Amino acid sequence: MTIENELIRLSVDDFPPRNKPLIAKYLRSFAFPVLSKLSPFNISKTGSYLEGNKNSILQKYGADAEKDITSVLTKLNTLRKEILSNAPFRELISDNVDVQIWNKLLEDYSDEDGKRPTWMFTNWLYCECYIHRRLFEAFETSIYLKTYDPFYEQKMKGLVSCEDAMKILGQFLINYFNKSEVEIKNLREDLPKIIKCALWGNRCDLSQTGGDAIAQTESPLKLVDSLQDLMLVDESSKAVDFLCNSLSITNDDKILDIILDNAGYELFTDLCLADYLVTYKFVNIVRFHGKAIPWFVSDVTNQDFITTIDYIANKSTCEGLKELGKRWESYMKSGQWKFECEQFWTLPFHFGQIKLLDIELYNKLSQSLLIISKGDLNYRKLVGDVFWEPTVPFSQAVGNFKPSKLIALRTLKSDITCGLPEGLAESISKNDPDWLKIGKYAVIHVDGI
Ligand SMILES: O=P(O)(O)OC[C@H]1O[C@](O)(CO)[C@@H](O)[C@@H]1O
Repeated sequence: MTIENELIRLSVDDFPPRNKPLIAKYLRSFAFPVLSKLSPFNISKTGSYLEGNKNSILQKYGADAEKDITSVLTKLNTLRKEILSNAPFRELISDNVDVQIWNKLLEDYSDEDGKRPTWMFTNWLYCECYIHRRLFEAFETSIYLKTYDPFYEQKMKGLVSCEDAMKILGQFLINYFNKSEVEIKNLREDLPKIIKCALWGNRCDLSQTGGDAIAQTESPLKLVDSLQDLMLVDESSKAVDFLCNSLSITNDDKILDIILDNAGYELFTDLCLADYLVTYKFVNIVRFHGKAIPWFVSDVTNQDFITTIDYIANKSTCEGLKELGKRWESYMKSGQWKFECEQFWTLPFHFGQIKLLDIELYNKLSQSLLIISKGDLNYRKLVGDVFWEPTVPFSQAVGNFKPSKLIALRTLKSDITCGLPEGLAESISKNDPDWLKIGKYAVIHVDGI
């Protein structure tokens, strides 16, 4: 029996039970193919990338780094095998500050006899986060490649490959920003478009393609109109009303927190939205929350954030984009924009646990006028990674994560849904069986607004 068949043998040919956190053992849940196919594929691709870049790595770090490359490849291979044979989880072994938390959690998940959990039968959110944490461990336990991000180059390639779309959105914004006066009715009309550009930016996610760039070539603004029918829930008008009302608040500490997702084109659209909101004084301060370690292939790290702004400001081929990038550089310099990467975002917990596990972060988010959560994984974490009945209201699914007003911008790439009108899930799935998994559909949900 091949090891992949071993996972099929252990699986249950059914959908996962409703209103419970996902587990990969259910063959008809998206978690099963992600565990058995996509994750091993992403791990192999990371190894191939490393092998393909051996010469440049040796040039940068010296000949001794070859041993590191070999040891990372062995660790990646081991991880892949562990997944495909449903081996028990092991403790993390690096000296990073988060290791204690991970190992304590593993202890909690183990049974009374100390028997460790396995991939097919454990909370899927934990499993998937553990995969990405182990990927990083392979690097951080080396000598020269401790901080090496094997996805960095692909993330930047993803950004550059979308330059045509970025030019259109960038030029639109620059023309806007250069007008001496903009009327509130124009803001009301255009803000939903900018929000939706950031929403659809979430389609460009390298974790689905093993790091291959997804080029975004169409006009993002036209795309927003043409994709409107694929929006299953669109509460953007509530978000816009709320933001327009905030214009009458004149204090200068109106904070927007954006819980970021992917680097590349998606980050560009997030920065555009933040610039729009700051320029017209909907908010004064923007805190971007990214990841402290490489995460789910394309999530934004500090390095991605800085090099993206630098690329737009200094290396892009269009004057409009450069002008935009210079504005972003000045926001960063003045402290009006901040990049933060709290540890919580790379732990395997859902957002309902922040209050209990990281009260400092919860209190920080409570200072916020508005929180924007981007993407599919953040959405899963928002709603507890629970396989809700699709009609369960979003605000109920979010549970006790209520530090402030919330907007979730998400294209659907996993089978977690909630807040859908009665019968919608059933009717789409009849004509479009993969509707939940390919980033084709989207939702904008709000909570507390
Ligand atoms: O980048 P996003 O939008 O968070 O999408 C990541 C999604 O991709 C997967 O990693 C694989 O499909 C999901 O598990 C995850 O929710």
